[in-house]
Amino acid sequence: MKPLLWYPRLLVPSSPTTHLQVSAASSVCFSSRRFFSSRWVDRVRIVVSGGSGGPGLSTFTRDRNHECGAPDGGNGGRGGNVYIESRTDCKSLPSSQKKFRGESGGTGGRYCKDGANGEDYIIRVPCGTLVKAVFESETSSDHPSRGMAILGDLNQDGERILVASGGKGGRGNHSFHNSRKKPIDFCEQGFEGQTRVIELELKSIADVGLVGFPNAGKSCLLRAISHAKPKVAPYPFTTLRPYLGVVQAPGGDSFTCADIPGLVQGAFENRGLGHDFLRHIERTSILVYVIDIVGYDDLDIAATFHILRREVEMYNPSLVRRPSVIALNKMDLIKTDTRLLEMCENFVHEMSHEEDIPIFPVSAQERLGLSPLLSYLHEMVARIGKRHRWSSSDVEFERVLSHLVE
Ligand SMILES: Nc1nc2c(ncn2[C@@H]2O[C@H](COP(=O)(O)OP(=O)(O)OP(=O)(O)O)[C@@H](O)[C@H]2O)c(=O)[nH]1
Ligand SMILES: [Mg+2]
Repeated sequence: MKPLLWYPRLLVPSSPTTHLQVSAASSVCFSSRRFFSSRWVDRVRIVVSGGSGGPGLSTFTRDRNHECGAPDGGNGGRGGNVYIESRTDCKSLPSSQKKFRGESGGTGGRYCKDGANGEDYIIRVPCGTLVKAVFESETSSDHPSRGMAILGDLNQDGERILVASGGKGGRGNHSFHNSRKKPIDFCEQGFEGQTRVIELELKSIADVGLVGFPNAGKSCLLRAISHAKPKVAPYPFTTLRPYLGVVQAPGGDSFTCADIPGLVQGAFENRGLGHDFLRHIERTSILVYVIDIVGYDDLDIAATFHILRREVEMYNPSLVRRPSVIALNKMDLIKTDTRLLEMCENFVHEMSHEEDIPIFPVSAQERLGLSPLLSYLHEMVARIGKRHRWSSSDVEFERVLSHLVE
């Protein structure tokens, strides 16, 4: 990868923490690999049902002397439970299958043998998944409203919670036998398993989120730094849902980066798909403001950045206090339009007086200037620690807190 020498005048870190921008960074080699499949989802509702209990059996012992002896029908087996288990090797919530059911218990057997228990069903989810039960509230029978209860927060590899119990097996006629009564020719059917609607939510969608107006080159940047393949096209709103990629650093470290759909002005008022897009930004630890150096919609670089920040701030003021960087994208265009370089320099100069936010000049298309950006992000991710994952409840708390402070 070429170093940044092709636009030397722009190597201006605005933060004291950005010292590693150019020096060591160009020697750092990042590789990446395909990570999430194209059907990646961050929130999903599923229906889980425990397996039905197996039916009991009604039979009688037979021998030479008795055609119909004592009752010996066994009980049915228990239905399988449904569990949700977090696994580090699982990268995505279930997206295609919506119903999960434990296996039904087996029928009771002769000679008082119980039927086999049904197999449990284990739904594997990534670590950092919040599991909620959706239920109908009973406040008004005419208009039942839906509520949610958190069942668990799965963070460790192998952690498991029971979300639907299997039904009990029916009793065979042996269980009803009583020496004082005459033999009973009766047995129970198995009981139905528990059925629930469950919502699974990935608490943090990524370590780093790419934020920007449409066409800024976010998807192009994600393609350049990972093996994720979001569509890149010269028209706005190419990306309509988040894409994730993994950027891998030497030493086995890696961090996840999300390409988020482009924001529109007024997104904080829920214009366009505003809140839906901003919701994704909320759950990343570091924000990268991707700015097209040509500007957006007749706005210059500074105005583009300030409007973008305002959108984010108006939605949730605490977001602008999160670690952020600016990626000035499409720097290759300065080769044909030198006026752009001047504009970038003015912006960097202006920002050095205003805000303490590092600025990285890059060209996602030509893959230039990416190492310093990635080095910096890697260091930030390591510093923040992967332990802090933003969940909806964290975000809500932060939002309330920021409104109280103001
Ligand atoms: N010259 C140049 N063009 C770029 C660069 N990065 C992206 N582009 C072009 O800009 C256009 C938009 O790129 P995308 O990556 O789709 O932009 P986006 O920000 O993901 O857009 P939305 O998904 O609509 O939000 C495409 O035609 C890209 O080829 C760059 O570094 N230099
Ligand atoms: Mg895109």
